[in-house]
Parts: sequence; structure tokens; C-alpha cells
Amino acid sequence: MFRIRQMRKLRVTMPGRTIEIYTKISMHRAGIKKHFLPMDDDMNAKLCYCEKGVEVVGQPSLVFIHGFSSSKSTWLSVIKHIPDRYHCIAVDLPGHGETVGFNEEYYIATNVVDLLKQFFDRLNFIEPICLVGGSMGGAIAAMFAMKYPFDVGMICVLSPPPGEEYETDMVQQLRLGKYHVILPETFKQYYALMKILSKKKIPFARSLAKTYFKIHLRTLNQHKRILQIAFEYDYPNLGEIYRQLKYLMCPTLIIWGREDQV
Ligand SMILES: CCCCCCCC/C=C\CCCCCCCC(=O)OC(CO)CO
Repeated sequence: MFRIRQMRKLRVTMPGRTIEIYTKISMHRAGIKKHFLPMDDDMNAKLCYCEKGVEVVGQPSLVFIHGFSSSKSTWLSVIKHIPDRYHCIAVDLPGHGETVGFNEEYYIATNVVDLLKQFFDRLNFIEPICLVGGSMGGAIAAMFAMKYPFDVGMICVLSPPPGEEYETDMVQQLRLGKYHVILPETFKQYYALMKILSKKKIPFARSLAKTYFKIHLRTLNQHKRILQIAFEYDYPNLGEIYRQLKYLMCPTLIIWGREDQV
């Protein structure tokens, strides 16, 4: 999706601090830039994120959190439709996309939430943000808002994974360790999942799907580990986190498809 034209070190000065960001200027027609943000305590760990536009006083930045086994690029098709006057950020979570160097501890949601807090503090947003999360990213957005309510002005939660009391067949299977329902191991499983995950029929050439499947295989084991950890540490608390959401005072948009099988 990105064609890289150049890479350079950028020094960005914002109110209160100066940070260094390794920037890859992409030629994506939506005018989206890609950044790598090295962590203070571990220079090998780098968060990768995309950015469109600049911060505007009095207007929240929109921050997008992707789902499990997905990446920031899933939001590009959304972001390109958002007017240029809005500042948009889409980040790759640990173990996903081009974010690199984070150990397994960062596959635990609470640590991801604290990492996002660190990330947002580094970006030094001037306004409380609008946090948008899809699927697992929705659960993370909700958890973030609960823990750091002053950092969010509003949240948007799209098809978050259900808590225990509303467990779907698919989540039950995942909980029982049958990860292939969402992490296919064969091309046949992969192709079938593509259909389950998209309500609208997408004309998907098999040859293209085969290429995507090969790419998927590269991250399979890492993503299995993430699921394992999510079900051990996070899933048992998810229902309780959702129940507490009612105490959150910021405007919240929750969208959940009735026929969503996940
Ligand atoms: C970095 C890791 C942080 C871990 C935080 C865990 C918080 C949630 C706890 C357990 C639920 C796991 C259920 C996963 C199913 C999600 C489906 C999903 O995201 O769908 C994809 C499509 O595959 C959408 O792009």
C-alpha cells in the first residue's frame, strides 16, 4: 500500500518538548505519513503509526486502534474519507503491522493500555482525543478510556469482542484453544474466513488471496501467542470492564452488528 520515497530523521518541536521521529514519507494519495517512534527505555522497540493532517486547537485528534491480527492499514480506507482539517493517527499495536521490538508482556491488554498512554503523552496532544477502536481495538479503546478518562474526549467502539456473558460460538472456540477459526492454518480455512468476516461479497481473486495467506503465515505463531495471552489474562475481565463503561462520562458511540459472528 505504501511506496516509500525517502526516509529521514525529523525533529518535531511541540509545546513543552522536542521529540525525534523517524519518518518515512509515503506517496499514499491520502497524504498519510508513516512514523516510527522509538521508546525511551528501549530504542529497539519502535511504535509505527500513520498520521494525516496536523493538530488543531479546540478540535480532538482522531486516534484509530485496529483489531486482532490486523494493522493500522485497515483504517486507511476510512481515514481517506475524513476531511483534511481533522488530525488522524492510526497506530500498529505490539505484535502487529510494523511495530517492532515489544516483548510478550505487551500482549497483555493492561500493558497495551499503558503503552498507548505513553505514546499519547509523547505525541503531546493538546486536546483530549477521540479514540476509535474496532474489534479487539474496541476493547482496548474502552479499557483505555476507563483507566485514563482525562485523555479522551470521546470514544467510538466498533464491534468489540463480547464479554463472557454474551460469548459467541466463535469466541467460545477461541477460548477453548481452537485458534484456527480466526487464525487459519490452511488456505481453505483462510478463504472461508474471508467470507465470514465480510458481510458484503468482495470479489477476491484466489491468486491474490493466496498471496495474502502467505503473508498471514509469517505472523501466525506470534498471533497465536497473543490470543493465548489475551484469553488467559484479558478475556476473564472483559465483561466487568464493559459493565463499568456506564460510569464513563465522555460521549461514546458503540456500534455492533447483529449478525457479527465474532
Ligand atoms: C496487543 C494485544 C492486546 C490484547 C488485548 C486483548 C483484549 C481483548 C481480550 C480478549 C478477546 C480476544 C478476542 C479476539 C477476537 C477479536 C476479533 C478481531 O479483532 O477481529 C479482527 C479480525 O480478525 C478485526 O480486525
